[in-house]
Amino acid sequence: MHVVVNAAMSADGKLSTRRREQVDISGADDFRRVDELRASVDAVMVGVGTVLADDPSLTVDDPELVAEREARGESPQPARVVADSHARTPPDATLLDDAAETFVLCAEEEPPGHHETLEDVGATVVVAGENRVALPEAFEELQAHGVEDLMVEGGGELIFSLFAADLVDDLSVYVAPKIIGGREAPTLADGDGFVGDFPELEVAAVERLGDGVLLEYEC
Ligand SMILES: NC(=O)c1ccc[n+]([C@@H]2O[C@H](COP(=O)([O-])OP(=O)(O)OC[C@H]3O[C@@H](n4cnc5c(N)ncnc54)[C@H](O)[C@@H]3O)[C@@H](O)[C@H]2O)c1
Ligand SMILES: Nc1nc(=O)c(N)c(NC[C@H](O)[C@H](O)[C@H](O)COP(=O)(O)O)[nH]1
Repeated sequence: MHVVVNAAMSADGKLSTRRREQVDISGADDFRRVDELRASVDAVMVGVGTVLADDPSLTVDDPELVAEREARGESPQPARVVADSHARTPPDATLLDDAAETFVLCAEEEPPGHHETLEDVGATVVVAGENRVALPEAFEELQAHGVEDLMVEGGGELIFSLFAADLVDDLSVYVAPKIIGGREAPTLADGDGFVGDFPELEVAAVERLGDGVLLEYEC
């Protein structure tokens, strides 16, 4: 499976405010790039922290991009994936609607009945790991469901875990010309953090995009 992490961050590395409110960091040009990237993959993934904060749809907006997917014999929309150890995704979450297939990655330990609740609203529950989703195992299951190209949008907890598991192939980051600040604000990679043996990236491209800069890395 090919995994690309895509995010937008402020010049000081924040993915949103200390209140975890959704804030437009991308400009119009980068939102367009994100829509095109979503249209090019088999599935788009976030952590449940993003679901609870933003209630994202994770769908392709541009009808022409949707039509191009169908012309290629693909589903109109990429699938959606949520890393959600304890099945906290609200049953009425937007990304559980019927716009696209949705996989919810859960751990074995979860409140009884939550898997069924999610399955009742059409989600495919993938169980991997005991207390936290075992990403390598969960990704193998996603591959078995036909996911070969996966885009991960965040947030910082999930992105760190992917690097810690050496599961990231490419990273693209749009850097906006603004400062958000806040010692508690989410950053591109949160979690426990590395204290050595840091993942080394190779700069693949640097380009001006709108008012900001797009950085692309091979991992
Ligand atoms: N600017 C951007 O590009 C962007 C993109 C996505 C999210 N965000 C922002 O990030 C914030 C949410 O990020 P976050 O870090 O709080 O949450 P997150 O979206 O990274 O979700 C983390 C949660 O996912 C679950 N999880 C299950 N298995 C996991 C695993 N193996 N590794 C890690 N997590 C696992 C855990 O419950 C964990 O708390 C929101 O404010 C959102 O707006 C910004
Ligand atoms: N690329 C990007 N730029 C941003 O400025 C921003 N705030 C996000 N945040 C990513 C997160 O996944 C959002 O919640 C969805 O991008 C919401 O958008 P949709 O409803 O999915 O279209 N992502």
